[in-house]
Amino acid sequence: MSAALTVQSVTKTFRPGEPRILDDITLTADAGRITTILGESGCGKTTLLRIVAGLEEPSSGRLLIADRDVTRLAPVDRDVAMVFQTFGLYPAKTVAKNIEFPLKMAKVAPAERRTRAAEVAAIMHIEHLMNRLPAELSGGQRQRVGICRALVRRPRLLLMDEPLSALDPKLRNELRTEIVALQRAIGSTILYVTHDQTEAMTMSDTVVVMRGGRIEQAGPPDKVFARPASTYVAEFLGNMNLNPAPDVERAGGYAETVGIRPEHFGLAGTRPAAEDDFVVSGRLERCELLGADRILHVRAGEILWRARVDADAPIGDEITLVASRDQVHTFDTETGARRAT
Ligand SMILES: Nc1ncnc2c1ncn2[C@@H]1O[C@H](COP(=O)(O)OP(=O)(O)OP(=O)(O)O)[C@@H](O)[C@H]1O
Repeated sequence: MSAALTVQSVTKTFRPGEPRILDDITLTADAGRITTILGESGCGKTTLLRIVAGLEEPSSGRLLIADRDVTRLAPVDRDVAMVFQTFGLYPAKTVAKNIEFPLKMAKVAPAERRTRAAEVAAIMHIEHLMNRLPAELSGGQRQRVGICRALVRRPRLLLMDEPLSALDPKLRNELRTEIVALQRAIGSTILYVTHDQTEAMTMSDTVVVMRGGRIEQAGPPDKVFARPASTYVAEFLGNMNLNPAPDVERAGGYAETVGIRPEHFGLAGTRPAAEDDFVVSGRLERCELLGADRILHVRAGEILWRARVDADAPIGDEITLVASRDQVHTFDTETGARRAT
């Protein structure tokens, strides 16, 4: 697969002597795919996106867009478009004129501008709003217009910085699906920044987990979820019980941490058992109803385990939880790094 974007050893320091905001970032975004940068607030996601867009200079490192070195090129010469969290529409222009604007700047003939604007508007379900002004739209509709405007020029690379974070959960859900549909229809490459793990899981072909200016792990979301490289990733993408491994107690503390996702636990006796199953027993301390299922909080001495099951039990009951061995992860307690398994 060809890379639409290659980031090579990019670092960024805003002020001399201060720590690096980005520390040796290397990644590729595959052509025609969605690559998501996932990380907590302040980890450097937006700075990285702004460097790719050319709005910020890297302190060192290189950027290639479709194998062309763009490190020193102005934003307009990079063939990228960007969608921000806030909408940034022209208030005095209709939806149609807003969407057509980048094509007008590129001197595309009026008839073709209209056809192409109508095309993207149809995919984003806003064709009936073409004659309205931005002030006459809801937040979700405005963001749809913003996305159409960014994509209408068919940029080689579309950068999206938390485009859905200002919207309510239901709209976010809808727009997630529509962005993926639009991307598949147009075939653009998207670099998408978010701190929302659901967005990263559902939309990306590749997810890049950032932490404190560094890449913690990158790969297809299902692979990262199934084999998190560290305790940090394990907890950031989904949930995971992280407890001292019971059988490797050493002088001076526990060398290993064992990780099991709550949904990978079952109640003993409700599933076929295997000899090497991971088994813990404890007292039911709390039961959280989620809807279809529950989180049981089971205490074994100092240690608390959470299990996501569709069963109920009285508080105080003795519960035995079982997980199959291939769902048990081990990490180095000190560094948090995954042990080779
Ligand atoms: N122009 C700047 N000058 C100095 N420091 C900056 C500048 N821009 C960003 N920073 C710092 O760089 C760090 C990373 O910021 P950045 O906006 O890239 O993080 P982020 O992961 O996108 O966070 P958020 O999700 O909150 O937007 C922060 O500590 C921020 O204060």
